[in-house]
Amino acid sequence: MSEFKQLYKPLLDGANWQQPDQLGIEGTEIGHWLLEQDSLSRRFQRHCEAFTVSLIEQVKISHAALTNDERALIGDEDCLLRKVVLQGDGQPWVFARTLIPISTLTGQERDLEQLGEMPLGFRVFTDRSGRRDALVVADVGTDTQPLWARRSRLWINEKPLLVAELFLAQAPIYGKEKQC
Ligand SMILES: C=C(O[C@@H]1C=C(C(=O)O)C=C[C@H]1O)C(=O)O
Repeated sequence: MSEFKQLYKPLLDGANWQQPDQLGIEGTEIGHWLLEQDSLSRRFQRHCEAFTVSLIEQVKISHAALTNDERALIGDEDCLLRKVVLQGDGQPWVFARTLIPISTLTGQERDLEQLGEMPLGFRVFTDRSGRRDALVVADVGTDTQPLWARRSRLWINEKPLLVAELFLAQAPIYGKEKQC
């Protein structure tokens, strides 16, 4: 799994995030996936027999490592950095990198540190307070391989976290399967 980190982290780090309406994806199949406001994990679950999360890395990082953009969205704070690969029937579908400010890991949300291979989306979107905003998307594809990424802020009990997701080549968003 460490190859995912090496291969895909640079794509997320270098992504040119844009407002969805700047990319003309609204109303397209890709847009239908990238603009999903509810849990992506739940949606993926409907597209496979076995939906799994592999935890690649979870470490605390200093606020000094955040970009200005990230600071503006979740505050200038030390964070828990969680990296996972979401898989459908054993195929890698999404590489995700989540920043959880330490002040979000308080009260009931202390358990976010112990999620392990439980999908973050299940935890956030089963809470009545769970919601998503600040969604931006990036086209990180090449001439031969379309690849899309998105970044959004999640809120739980009015506490933020920031999720960046890279949709890998085998993800159902690229139209190899019927949508639902
Ligand atoms: C944010 C969601 O959770 C998914 C699960 C993640 C995890 O377990 O770390 C990370 C990103 C998401 O793609 C979601 O389901 O919408």
